[in-house]
Amino acid sequence: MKLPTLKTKGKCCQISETPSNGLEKIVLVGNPNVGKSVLFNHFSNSYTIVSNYPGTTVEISKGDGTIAGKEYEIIDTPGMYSMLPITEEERVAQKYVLDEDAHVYLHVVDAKNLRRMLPLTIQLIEADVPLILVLNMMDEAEERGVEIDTQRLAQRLGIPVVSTVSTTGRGLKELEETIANYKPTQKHFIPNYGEEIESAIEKTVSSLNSEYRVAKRALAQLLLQKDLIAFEKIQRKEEEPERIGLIVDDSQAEHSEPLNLKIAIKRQDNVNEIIDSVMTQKEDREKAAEKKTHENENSISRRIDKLLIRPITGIPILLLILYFGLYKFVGVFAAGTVVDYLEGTLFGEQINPWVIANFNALVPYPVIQDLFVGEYGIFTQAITYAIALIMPLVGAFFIVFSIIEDTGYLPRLAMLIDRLFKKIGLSGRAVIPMVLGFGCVTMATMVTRTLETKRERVIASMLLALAIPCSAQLGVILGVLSFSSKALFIWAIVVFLELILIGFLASKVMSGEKPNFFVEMPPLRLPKISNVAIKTYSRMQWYFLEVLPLFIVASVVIWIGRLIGLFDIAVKLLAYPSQWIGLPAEAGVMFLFGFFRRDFGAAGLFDMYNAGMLTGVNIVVAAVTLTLFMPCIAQFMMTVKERGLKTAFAMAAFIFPSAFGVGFVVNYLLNYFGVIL
Ligand SMILES: Nc1nc2c(ncn2[C@@H]2O[C@H](COP(=O)(O)OP(=O)(O)OP(=O)(O)O)[C@@H](O)[C@H]2O)c(=O)[nH]1
Ligand SMILES: [Mg+2]
Repeated sequence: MKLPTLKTKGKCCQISETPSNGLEKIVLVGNPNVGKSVLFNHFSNSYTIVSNYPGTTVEISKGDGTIAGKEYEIIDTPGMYSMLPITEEERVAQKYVLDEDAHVYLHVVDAKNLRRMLPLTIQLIEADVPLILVLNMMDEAEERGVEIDTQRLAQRLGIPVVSTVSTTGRGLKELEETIANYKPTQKHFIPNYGEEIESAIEKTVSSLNSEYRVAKRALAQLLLQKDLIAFEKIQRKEEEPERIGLIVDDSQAEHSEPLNLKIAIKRQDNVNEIIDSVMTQKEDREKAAEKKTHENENSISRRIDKLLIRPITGIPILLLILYFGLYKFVGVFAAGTVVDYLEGTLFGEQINPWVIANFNALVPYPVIQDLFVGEYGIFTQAITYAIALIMPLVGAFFIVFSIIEDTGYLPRLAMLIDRLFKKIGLSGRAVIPMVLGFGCVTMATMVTRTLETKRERVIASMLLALAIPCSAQLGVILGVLSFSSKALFIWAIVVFLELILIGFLASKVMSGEKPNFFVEMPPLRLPKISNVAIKTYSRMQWYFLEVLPLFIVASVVIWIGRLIGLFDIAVKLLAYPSQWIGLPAEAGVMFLFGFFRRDFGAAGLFDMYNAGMLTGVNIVVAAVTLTLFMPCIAQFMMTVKERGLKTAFAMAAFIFPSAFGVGFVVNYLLNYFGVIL
């Protein structure tokens, strides 16, 4: 067998090397969207985002927490479907199981889908990690008439089992006690994979000479399924990977089906047998009536699902959500009413004049005055933009976004646009990172690791950098363009067409596997106000901490640039492409801001628009050009981290000229057809 080589260019699979604080660890693992992060937030002093779609968590989160009087380090991992990972974030979780020493692992499962979740429990048991099974979402299981004999299940598996409803706190006391009193037991369930596979496992186990943290039986299964990390592990221990490779090849040769499929089927047989002995569906009359009500509910939610997924109804619904959620709430209400008041009245007429007057009186040096309260000053520009302009827009956007996330709409949207996405080299799976991009493109670039193929990851990162405006920028642009629905429409169509065109070309140019698409449909849930509030708050805080320093740095850089004359040169140089796309020379400043962050540039656009320096056509052209810029320095760094330096620079080299190119074409066409906005 040709030994697989592990490419670790992206930092996906590295566990952060933060020195451990010496506390015993509790690690949450399990399928995506089962409530791991809700439990993490309950147990630890940190917060991580909770949403109703699979793949919310893509990185390890850590926090400390006290359980039954003892302090532990609590660790949340990204969801994984099996110990044999497919996507990068699953790999992050797999590494954590293979490498960490923990007091206990909590395998969190969705109780209503136990049959699908238990195979991972069995794999964890076989890996011999200290384990507690948490049957979460018991409320939804009960609603569906599912009854689970937890005691019997615990007996069968040989590990503690606790049932919980993590969102209401039910069962969490018992879970805490179980964690505190946890002692590893010897008598675990051992699945039977049938003679042939068992003998292959045995042969592989006996050829492993070193000691490993996980049981050799589990490692052998990963090797038989040609898992890269497992091979890397044995290579590090100086085993004889070639010999093991031969055993794997021999075992595979004896089977007509791939070994991983065979193993998965056999494991499921074991699970089915256990489930049949511990799970019942309520059947008496009262319960039958209950079930009927539930079926009705089910058929209603199925009908809603169909409405959301079929293009003929799904697209109008999507447009309605965009119209009310984005245009009306973020564009008209937040960017219009709220920003007008904050920037125009509160900061413009009251706070800033007061600060400027007092600062100038206190510090009589024009150079220093310029740095803090001048035209591009730290207070008058950086802080004013961040608080009065960007914050209300980001806040409004995150409220809408958190509500959409919590309902479970995103996986439905993924189904709706899967077909369109296939044309641009992506699958419906990429909908989630692309939609997240409207929140923050930097964060979304990281989420592209949930995509299965490298080709898809590169195309998605590219399109994110190119054509998806983040919340702040979208807010400002919606605010500027809401003067005319025609202008907004032209902007949206141009950006959308550019996205489709570049995606289409990239998918033709880049070779690679075509992605498969399946998505798990979580039930539609009513968003919880508390969750929406805390999510919006934590995202705004995160955002604010990221943009404010950058805006301040930009003010300082511009100040230095003005002192040494570089600023004027840059503005003069940028005046050329600005004029080239029909804008006044002053617009060069806005593009200069745009290099720091697109939203900083968009804020500059907002100011020019308010000052009446631009025509309707100018505004559309400027908005299109800015949208097609690289989003911000943070996003660029993230692309370097996830996709590598070369890819990131190649993207930037393409994006900046193409942004001005498209601006040129739009300006030309609008003038040619004599469009007046
Ligand atoms: N009804 C009900 N909903 C729950 C329960 N636990 C979690 N949820 C909801 O399930 C969804 C997923 O929760 P998360 O904590 O984000 O799930 P996760 O396992 O961290 O998911 P990933 O990060 O995608 O792997 C959210 O909408 C939660 O509010 C529960 O016990 N009952
Ligand atoms: Mg999570």
